[in-house]
Amino acid sequence: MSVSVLGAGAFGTALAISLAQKGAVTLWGRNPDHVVEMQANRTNTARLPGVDLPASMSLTSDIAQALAADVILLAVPMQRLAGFLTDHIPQSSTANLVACCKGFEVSTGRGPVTVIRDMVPQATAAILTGPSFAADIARGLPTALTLACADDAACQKLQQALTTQNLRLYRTTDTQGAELGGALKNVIAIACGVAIGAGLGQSARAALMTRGFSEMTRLARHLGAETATLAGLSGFGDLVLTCTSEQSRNYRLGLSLGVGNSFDPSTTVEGVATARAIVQMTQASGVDMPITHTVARLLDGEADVPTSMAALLSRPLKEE
Ligand SMILES: NC(=O)c1ccc[n+]([C@@H]2O[C@H](COP(=O)([O-])OP(=O)(O)OC[C@H]3O[C@@H](n4cnc5c(N)ncnc54)[C@H](O)[C@@H]3O)[C@@H](O)[C@H]2O)c1
Ligand SMILES: O=P(O)(O)OC[C@H](O)CO
Repeated sequence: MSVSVLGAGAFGTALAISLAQKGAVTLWGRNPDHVVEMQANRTNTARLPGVDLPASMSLTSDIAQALAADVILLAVPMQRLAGFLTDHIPQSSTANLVACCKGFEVSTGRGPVTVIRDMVPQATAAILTGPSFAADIARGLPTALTLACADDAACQKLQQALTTQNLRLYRTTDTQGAELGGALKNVIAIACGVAIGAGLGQSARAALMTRGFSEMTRLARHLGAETATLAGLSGFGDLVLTCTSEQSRNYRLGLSLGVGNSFDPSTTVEGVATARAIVQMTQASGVDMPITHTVARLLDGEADVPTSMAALLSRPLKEE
């Protein structure tokens, strides 16, 4: 199956590099000048510096050319996904559309698969998510991810098409669980960054990761997702990676908040919007998400770090 990756950011470029091991792959970028520069230099200096683009990767800013593939990977940020589909994918398309973003829309509370299903109802909607830094994938380091698609037969075909020598895909039909894990772990990673940045120590981080996983699972159960999915690569696996590595932008944003430094606002940090989306979603349902709500208040300047930690530590004592 031929593959195109739409979105020439760090993750889209890394996925295209890995997929190019299997044959021709097309990487589409919205900025023609950026595409010309990548074609000339055979590298994506802006988003993934220091990595060569293989010869089997075509680069284009022509969306019609990119959409001719059997499988389309959507590697744009979550808050841009709906607008991207409106602009570029016909509503009647029956394409295989694989979301590669992590998060929930602030405006609607929808995750990536739901957005695809709503906007392109006849397409096969899937999500590729799990623990993976673009730089690792691009360098050929081993990575294992979750591929979720409600149609198991389609999922198996996509799994074959998208697995490479360094990208091992596990499949599930639980798209909601996969969406939730990838989105929620980013918020917990911000909290962990804050804790380390503020000098609260490794024990505090372990507590945040564990109780964070508990609230991720609580919301998943409430929404009818399978908790086993949350315990897999897309949930627990990605939580561990993102909460412990300075390669993560979510974790680094948290570190900056904890230290009291500013953070480049142009960086893609999906956990910021997701924290707000989850607060809106859970205020109505009453699902207890204390760490996520604390992060949202911190991000919105409604609390500082000491007040936030004090609020978390003074919650009523309960069974684990
Ligand atoms: N970078 C990673 O290590 C990594 C790993 C796994 C998942 N992801 C996920 O991948 C998604 C993208 O992240 P990234 O790291 O590639 O971000 P990035 O900031 O490096 O790139 C985002 C890209 O999207 C493009 N874009 C933004 N709006 C667009 C629009 N409306 N139309 C077309 N293109 C548009 C930008 O031009 C940019 O090239 C995020 O949801 C992120 O969570 C990233
Ligand atoms: O840089 P981050 O925080 O967006 O994390 C990248 C990936 O989601 C890690 O799996």
